[in-house]
Amino acid sequence: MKEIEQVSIVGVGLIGGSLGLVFRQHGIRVVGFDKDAESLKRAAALGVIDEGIPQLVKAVSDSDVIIVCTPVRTIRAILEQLSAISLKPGAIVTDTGSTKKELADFAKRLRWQNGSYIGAHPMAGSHRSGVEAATSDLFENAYYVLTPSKETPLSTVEKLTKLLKFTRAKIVQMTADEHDRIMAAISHWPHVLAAMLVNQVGEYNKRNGWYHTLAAGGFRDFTRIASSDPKMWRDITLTNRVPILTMLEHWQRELSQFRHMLLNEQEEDLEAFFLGAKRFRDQLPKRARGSLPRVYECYVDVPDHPGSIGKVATLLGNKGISLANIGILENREEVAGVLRLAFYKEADYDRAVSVLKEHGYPVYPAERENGNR
Ligand SMILES: NC(=O)C1=CN([C@@H]2O[C@H](COP(=O)(O)OP(=O)(O)OC[C@H]3O[C@@H](n4cnc5c(N)ncnc54)[C@H](O)[C@@H]3O)[C@@H](O)[C@H]2O)C=CC1
Ligand SMILES: O=C(O)C(=O)Cc1ccc(O)cc1
Repeated sequence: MKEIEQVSIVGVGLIGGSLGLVFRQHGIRVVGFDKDAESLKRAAALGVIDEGIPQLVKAVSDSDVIIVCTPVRTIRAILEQLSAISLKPGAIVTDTGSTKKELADFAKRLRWQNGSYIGAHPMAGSHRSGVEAATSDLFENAYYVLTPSKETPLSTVEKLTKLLKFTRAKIVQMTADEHDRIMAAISHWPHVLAAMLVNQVGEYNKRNGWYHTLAAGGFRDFTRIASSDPKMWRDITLTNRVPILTMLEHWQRELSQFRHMLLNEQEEDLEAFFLGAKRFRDQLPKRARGSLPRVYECYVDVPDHPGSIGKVATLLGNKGISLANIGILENREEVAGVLRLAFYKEADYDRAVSVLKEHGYPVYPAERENGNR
């Protein structure tokens, strides 16, 4: 008999759905629960779960591992409910929440009937949400952080690690405290900054529409994450307040230093400031996968008339080539129309390029760090 025969996913959205796909591919039965009946139906229809059960108790009581994948502040309430249920002996309860310390403290105070809790966070995702965005390779090569407490039995960590290895993520461990401090710096604060900048430009745009029209390149790269789910980010910031406030204070110091350099036209200091940032940025590990999903991108010139995008999408769809994204590139005035196509799989990218070329479309690879070779 297999050690893990059944997994329950509570909250079958982007992350829960992606985990469901992975486990099903490895012959593990996946039961889903979601407060939204429609999401549960769609998850079953998409083959993300084997069965959707609309009662929490029934959905979890026969499972070896229960993974709570709802928004962070909802995880608390669900852990509380799970702690009162007579789970399968030895069952492991884990979650995918982006913040860990508050949950760890909360879970410690609960009186678990049976089963043990261990916090975890897959460091992969996207600004998209919902089960339709789920993919089985979302976690490949990303970090999956486990935050066991001192009381977590080693056997629990080992059993969960064994299961999560199916995601092909790199499983690492740290304390919930350390996790939240690091996430504040590399994930939560950047989301706040992106949202602030977009809101600032949005205000200017109310008086002058050129801001919107010309916003491309660096602005789009820097602010992509501002398109993430607002409720999710409300919960993340509220559950990691102290480390985020620390970031804010440090940032205020950075801002006043920069202000000083600029006001005083300190050429050399300004250059050193940008050089320091460039050096650190250039040394970041090139992500095969990470918190940004890997995409293979290319540009396609298309005639500038209605229906051009549809034609390209249909052409690829008819060949069974899956697109991750398709969009019009603005501010490329030298060409009639340019589409940016993104693919999650290299094989889809390669096939798309040759199909499009066969049909006479000029195609250019996008030289992007986040994917293309
Ligand atoms: N989106 C991302 O890139 C990442 C998200 N996370 C974390 O994973 C969790 C899930 O995020 P996503 O999958 O992106 O969200 P999502 O919005 O795609 O899915 C959440 C699902 O939970 C369901 N849900 C909400 N409240 C519920 C409740 N009380 N009971 C049962 N189901 C409920 C929703 O109906 C939805 O189907 C969050 O805690 C998030 O912080 C972690 C890593 C990456
Ligand atoms: O889209 C992105 O770049 C993200 O930042 C995705 C993400 C969101 C939340 C997490 O806890 C981890 C990763």
